[in-house]
Amino acid sequence: MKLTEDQIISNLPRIPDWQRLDEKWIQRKYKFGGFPEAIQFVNKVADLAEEANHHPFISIDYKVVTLRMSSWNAGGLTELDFQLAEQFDRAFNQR
Ligand SMILES: C[C@H](O)[C@H](O)[C@H]1CNC2=NC(N)=NC(=O)C2=N1
Repeated sequence: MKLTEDQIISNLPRIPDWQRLDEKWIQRKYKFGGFPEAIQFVNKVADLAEEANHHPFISIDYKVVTLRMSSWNAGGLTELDFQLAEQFDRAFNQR
């Protein structure tokens, strides 16, 4: 279910390194020491996304991986977007 604006604002502190792009999108850039590390992270993201059946837009620019989340089914941000963002951050921190 799509979150209200108030719900979005109160959930943003869960993912302090993510940026609110607009009404429907949150984004984070992850920087790595090299391309192989970036790809390893993308593979982990892919596993988590597939497990949850919730998939980020992924862009890979050499050592920088950008993830963008939204729930197009719901037409905006949902709890699942925040849950996945937290899981991606955890995977990044546990490398
Ligand atoms: C049919 C399938 O369940 C949907 O397309 C899922 C797949 N992954 C998804 N991922 C994201 N981020 N948002 C969605 O709305 C979404 N919908």
